[in-house]
Amino acid sequence: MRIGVIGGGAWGTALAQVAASGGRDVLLWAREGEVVEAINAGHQNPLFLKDIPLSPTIRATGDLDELGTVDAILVVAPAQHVRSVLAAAPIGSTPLVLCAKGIEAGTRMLVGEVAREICPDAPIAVLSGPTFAHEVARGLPTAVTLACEDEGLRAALSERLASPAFRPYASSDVVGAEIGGAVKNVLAIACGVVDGAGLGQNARAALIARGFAEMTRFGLARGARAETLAGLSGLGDLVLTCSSTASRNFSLGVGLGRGEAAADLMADRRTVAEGAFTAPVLAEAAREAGVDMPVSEAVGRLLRGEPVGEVIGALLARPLREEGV
Ligand SMILES: NC(=O)c1ccc[n+]([C@@H]2O[C@H](COP(=O)([O-])OP(=O)(O)OC[C@H]3O[C@@H](n4cnc5c(N)ncnc54)[C@H](O)[C@@H]3O)[C@@H](O)[C@H]2O)c1
Ligand SMILES: O=P(O)(O)OC[C@H](O)CO
Repeated sequence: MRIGVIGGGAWGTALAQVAASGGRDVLLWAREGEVVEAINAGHQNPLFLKDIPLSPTIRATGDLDELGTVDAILVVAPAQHVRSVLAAAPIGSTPLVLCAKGIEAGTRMLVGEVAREICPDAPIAVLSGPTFAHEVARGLPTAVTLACEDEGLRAALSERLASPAFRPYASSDVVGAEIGGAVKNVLAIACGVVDGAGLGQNARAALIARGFAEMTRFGLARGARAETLAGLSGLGDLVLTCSSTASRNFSLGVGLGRGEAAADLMADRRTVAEGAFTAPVLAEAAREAGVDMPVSEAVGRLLRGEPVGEVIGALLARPLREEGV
């Protein structure tokens, strides 16, 4: 199975490295000419994944048409750009493995729904989980959820991508795998706010637990299975990104918690903090589904520029309630 990758950011590059293990050929499409050149000439990606030597069997291209020759494509563009890159690529019936974590603004579609609309003949899988790109690219042990309704394709993709350091766990719950990854980014911002505002470790643990309850409420309302949300792509990724400044979403939250303006924190950034785009559309989708998501709503208010003290105060002043989902 010859693998192509759409997206030469940190995660696309790390996944190309995974797919190239054992010296297999991989074709990676990158938007930036300097990334294409650096990968082909020097086997590195200094823009998005500095100081990590890449496999020489990864070849980069700036021409999406070249992906017409591969057997499966890992789609690793940011969620808000998946529609435009898929529309421009020669997908046909080539299987797509969706690796972006987010919900499309405007349409409120999960990335899988976008892919089905643009590429109706392509089988869809989702790869998601606790995966800092720089660790994966260095070959440190990592486990992910690989979700696909087609059992045969799921097995073939798992086998193709697996190595002792990269363990896909198979699932048929595509929606569940997507929702965990999209919602955890918003909750990671919230945990960063706790850190930046100096609210302590108890508050962070409370946010992870209550955030997981709201991820579960939303997921169940959208047809996800509870065990998927409690697995690698949900709780696993939530724990990772709510605990580390290596998370771009957590780091954005730290700035918000210190009272810095969202616009300043987002200005001129080359890398993506998906939660900032997902938070407003998640709040809309939750309201539409009749699901209460107070933590995600609070993140949306902070991103709109409301004062951090007021937003935290309102969250803590909510009526007491029973525990549970
Ligand atoms: N970095 C990680 O550790 C990691 C791990 C798992 C999942 N992800 C997810 O992977 C996706 C990609 O993130 P990343 O970390 O690889 O990106 P990145 O932050 O490293 O780089 C930004 C990417 O956005 C692309 N981009 C910017 N504008 C674009 C446009 N108009 N059209 C198409 N592409 C555009 C750039 O080319 C680049 O590939 C995100 O959904 C992210 O949540 C990231
Ligand atoms: O840096 P973040 O916050 O985008 O997180 C990266 C991955 O999603 C972690 O699994």
